Amino acid sequence: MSKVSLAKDKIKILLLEGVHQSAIETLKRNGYSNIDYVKTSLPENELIERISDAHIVGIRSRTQITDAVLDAAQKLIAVGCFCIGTNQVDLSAAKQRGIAVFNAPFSNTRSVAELVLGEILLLLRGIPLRNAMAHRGQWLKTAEGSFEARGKTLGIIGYGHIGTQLGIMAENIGMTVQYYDIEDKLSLGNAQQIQNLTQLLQSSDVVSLHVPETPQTRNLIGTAELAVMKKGSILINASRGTVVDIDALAEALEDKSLSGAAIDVFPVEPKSNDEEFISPLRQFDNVILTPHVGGSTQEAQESIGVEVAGKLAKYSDNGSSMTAVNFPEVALPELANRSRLLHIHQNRPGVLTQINQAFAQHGINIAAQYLQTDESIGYVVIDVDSDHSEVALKELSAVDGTIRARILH
Ligand SMILES: NC(=O)C1=CN([C@@H]2O[C@H](COP(=O)(O)OP(=O)(O)OC[C@H]3O[C@@H](n4cnc5c(N)ncnc54)[C@H](O)[C@@H]3O)[C@@H](O)[C@H]2O)C=CC1
Ligand SMILES: O=C(O)CCC(=O)C(=O)O
Repeated sequence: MSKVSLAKDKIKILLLEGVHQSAIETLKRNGYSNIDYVKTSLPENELIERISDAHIVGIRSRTQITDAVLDAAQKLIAVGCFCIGTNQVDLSAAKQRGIAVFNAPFSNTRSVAELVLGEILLLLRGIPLRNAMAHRGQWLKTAEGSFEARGKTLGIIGYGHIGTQLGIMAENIGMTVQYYDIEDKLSLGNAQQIQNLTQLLQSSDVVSLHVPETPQTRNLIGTAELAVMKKGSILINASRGTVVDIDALAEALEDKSLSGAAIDVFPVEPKSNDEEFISPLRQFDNVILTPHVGGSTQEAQESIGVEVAGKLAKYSDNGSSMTAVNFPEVALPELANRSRLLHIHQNRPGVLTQINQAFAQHGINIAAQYLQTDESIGYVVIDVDSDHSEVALKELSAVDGTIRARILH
């Protein structure tokens, strides 16, 4: 990668998965015009080719930014995830290469909560089954297996941005809300935190999952958990496909211990809209299957486009890494009449001392210095007089443990 930032029109931005046009507009408004826009995700071999000259890449949840992809992305400075989840990016491999990763932590949360609320109402009434039958010319006019949401208990697993909004909306239609979270949380409305997952599963009419993908949430709901759920209850998963053991769920639907489910995310999802969706759940009329569209509304996508593109432009413009998910967060003022240098290094004792000593030896006056570290890397931003920038860069590049050093401007 270049050690001196390029003119903005030379900074190549690869945007994948049809991110909203608002991202392009935001980047252009900030002076970035060299944008390669692709409507789909790319298979690894093609991605490796396309990313090799990109400085910034924007993705959604399908694109896998693996160690191998990062190896090929020698010019890359930042990844923008135009979504909440960042599990599709090897975050620590990116960090070790000095690549900052950004996301949009809130913008689509309302959309997910609204979809789930709708699914709760439809599933409690048995509408998916009646709908499927009507499409086949069958008429199932009966109140059997059809219930109001009022008075039913919703168990939310993962009481974060989505879980809390869902809880509030569910209470507004008369549901009792309880939740399980590994953290102690502030309960909104009349929601009650339950300390034990089994207890929540045993006492909920509807269970909805809103946890991130982590090693701990893999198969969080499997055979044993499904077995303790209330007979005839409903399971909803709009979090990540790894959280539910789909074969175990298919068995629970087969033996009718659950009355229905709504699943938006799958262990393996088609890479494009042209690929067939394969799942053992396709056979069940009482299951709502959606193609990972929980956050796919115009409102959410437009606002995600503005938010993530804005963060990428800011990082590229002035080095601000605020809200990066894998990187020390440094908030920076605008810079006038000086040069700004960025230095990303292994977090080991003495790095800053080395930098300051080297600068002192060369009579480089540090106008401002900003440092943040995490357990493995440090990110220091240094403003110096412009006529010292080249020598400062040389000194920074020679510091032990340097991952990246460059002149921003
Ligand atoms: N279907 C879709 O299109 C979308 C799916 N998502 C997924 O939804 C997930 C949740 O989103 P937010 O509510 O915004 O995240 P959040 O980070 O605000 O909340 C997640 C909550 O889960 C809790 N948690 C973590 N591990 C847990 C565990 N093992 N057991 C119980 N609780 C646990 C956390 O403490 C936190 O309170 C995202 O990570 C993403 O994977 C997000 C947006 C759209
Ligand atoms: O919109 C997408 O591609 C994925 C949405 C999602 O799952 C997320 O925001 O984590």
